[in-house]
Amino acid sequence: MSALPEPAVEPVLEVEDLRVDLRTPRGTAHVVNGLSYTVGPGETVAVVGESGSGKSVSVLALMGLLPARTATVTGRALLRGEDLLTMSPDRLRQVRGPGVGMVFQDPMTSLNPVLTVGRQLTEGIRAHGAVSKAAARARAVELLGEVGLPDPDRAVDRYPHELSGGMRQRVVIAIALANSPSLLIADEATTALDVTVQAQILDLVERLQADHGTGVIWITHDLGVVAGVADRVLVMYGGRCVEDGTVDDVLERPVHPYTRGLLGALPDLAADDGGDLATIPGTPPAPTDLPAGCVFWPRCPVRGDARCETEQPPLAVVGSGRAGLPHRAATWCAEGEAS
Ligand SMILES: Nc1ncnc2c1ncn2[C@@H]1O[C@H](COP(=O)(O)OP(=O)(O)OP(=O)(O)O)[C@@H](O)[C@H]1O
Repeated sequence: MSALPEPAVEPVLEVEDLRVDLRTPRGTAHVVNGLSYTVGPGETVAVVGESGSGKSVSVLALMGLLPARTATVTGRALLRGEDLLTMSPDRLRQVRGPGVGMVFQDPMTSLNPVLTVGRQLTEGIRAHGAVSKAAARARAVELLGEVGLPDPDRAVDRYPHELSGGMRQRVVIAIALANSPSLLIADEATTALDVTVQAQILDLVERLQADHGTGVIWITHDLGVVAGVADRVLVMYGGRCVEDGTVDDVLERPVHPYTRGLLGALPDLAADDGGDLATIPGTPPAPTDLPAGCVFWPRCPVRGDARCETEQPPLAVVGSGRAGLPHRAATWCAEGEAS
């Protein structure tokens, strides 16, 4: 791997050689295979890639949310210098909430069905600071208004099943943002929301980033969201980062044949909906049976190098990028022109 310039400020999150193996009836699934990246203060890193490329597992691993009996996680994941992967379960519980906010696609996995929305919000607010009950409730109502929930004064006393799916998701987002976390992990967080509400949430997250320097990992299939919110993009395939760089570099000057395939049917990014990633012929590799060599070669339309099938290409700098941030790709067959 080529040497990278020293980052100017200390990252919020520094992931180094993250690997996740899952024990399955069909053998060991190598789901994340040496992922390294950083998220700076106030920075948004979008993680894209087809279904099954390891995006969700890679963030669940960071937060200790994979089943301990079947998952083996190695590497380092420093949250403001403290390694999440070696933290005690107690410390990790303390860190979630004030340190890391998480929003997953299905709000019911995060909400407690037997507690009111207000109770769930105020518990989070009060657990991490000396706040009176009344002040926490007022803050909860304010947050619900900020995420665009109609009638927040009344919504605060409702149970999750009394709300629509989109409203529940906004409650989860409010909980994740309640303590102004250092890091926000959003996994298809706004996919189910309509465009207006989505825009409102994206604005809210941007404000949080400006005010508190929150770093954001945004996992999405929606290129409109990537183009709209990301500073940098990380493209995953077969549990590896195959290309990363600034949003302009990756979306406008992709060099990896996989990224170029994903963006193949690139719609007009200025259009409101942005569109989803394109479909590439063939199927992704099974994590129990990853190919030798370049992880993409069985589906690659290029295969232009003798090493493709035998030697794994390193993630190497392919251009310095317009913003001076490196543009990297792991391929023997770089195409197009990097910046
Ligand atoms: N608990 C588990 N046990 C075994 N395999 C799993 C488990 N969770 C995920 N996997 C496998 O790990 C791989 C990566 O899954 P992951 O959910 O991280 O993909 P993803 O990129 O987030 O996909 P999507 O975009 O569909 O959410 C898949 O092959 C999936 O089947």
